Amino acid sequence: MNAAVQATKEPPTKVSVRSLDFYYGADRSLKNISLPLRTNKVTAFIGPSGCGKSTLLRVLNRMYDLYPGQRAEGEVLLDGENILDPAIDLNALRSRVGMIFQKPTPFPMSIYENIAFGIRLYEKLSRADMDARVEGALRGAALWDEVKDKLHTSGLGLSGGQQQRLCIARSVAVQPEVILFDEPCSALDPISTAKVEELIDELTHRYTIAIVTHNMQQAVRISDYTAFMYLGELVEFGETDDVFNKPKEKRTLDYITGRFG
Ligand SMILES: Nc1ncnc2c1ncn2[C@@H]1O[C@H](COP(=O)(O)OP(=O)(O)OP(=O)(O)O)[C@@H](O)[C@H]1O
Repeated sequence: MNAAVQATKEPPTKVSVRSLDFYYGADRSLKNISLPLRTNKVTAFIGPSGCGKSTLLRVLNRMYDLYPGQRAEGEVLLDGENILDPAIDLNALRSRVGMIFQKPTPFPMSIYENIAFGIRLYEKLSRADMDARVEGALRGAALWDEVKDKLHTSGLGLSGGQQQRLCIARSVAVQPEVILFDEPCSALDPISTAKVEELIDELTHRYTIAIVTHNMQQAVRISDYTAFMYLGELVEFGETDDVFNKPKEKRTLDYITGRFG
């Protein structure tokens, strides 16, 4: 299809997963997955436990590389460049593709340092520039007003929901292009969940987002596109409204209506 015609139909693609297989040792946990992550859109990965959602997310910033015996085959193109290429600079990749985990994981250091630490890995900033960047990241994560008077106290002293927003601030601070969320609200109460969801909605103006969630309502509320996975395969991918209101596959219908999973 002519690129100009395509552009009028769909937003551009930031990440293109092509024929991806993933192995834990000899076990193939992802089978021939192909899907796009559209630029500045939220894509939700849903499916029953063990279907490969987290595995797929962990491929998108080569997180699996930290573990021996795990390997991916196929292509994952970030702005057209294959990030599965062994020659790729992993530090640079992870500064472009940030990740937020299920449990908040602040470092055992001050709120300020939680953010400054990551920035220092990539850039040398003056004190004033660092202060501004830390403030900007905390504002970007809707946390500034709650912590501005205690920046030098421990990040571990914050509530679970605040800690999760601190982790989001830490990710945003290094100015990524893509942010991956692995069930970011599963350890949070409903009010903190609502704040994180609002934040994801805000972040989508600037970042391309992928989120793993078990919560169907959450997928409907916050995502533009949904990928339904089952037993390591991608069963259905499309606009979230379509996947939830008129799924093409019976397995998708059964899952979203609670008949299995
Ligand atoms: N470290 C590992 N070593 C071996 N197999 C693994 C490992 N992590 C995951 N798997 C297997 O890979 C498959 C996909 O797991 P994954 O965690 O990606 O699923 P998921 O859809 O995210 O599940 P959940 O919703 O329960 O988090 C499962 O069969 C799982 O047992």
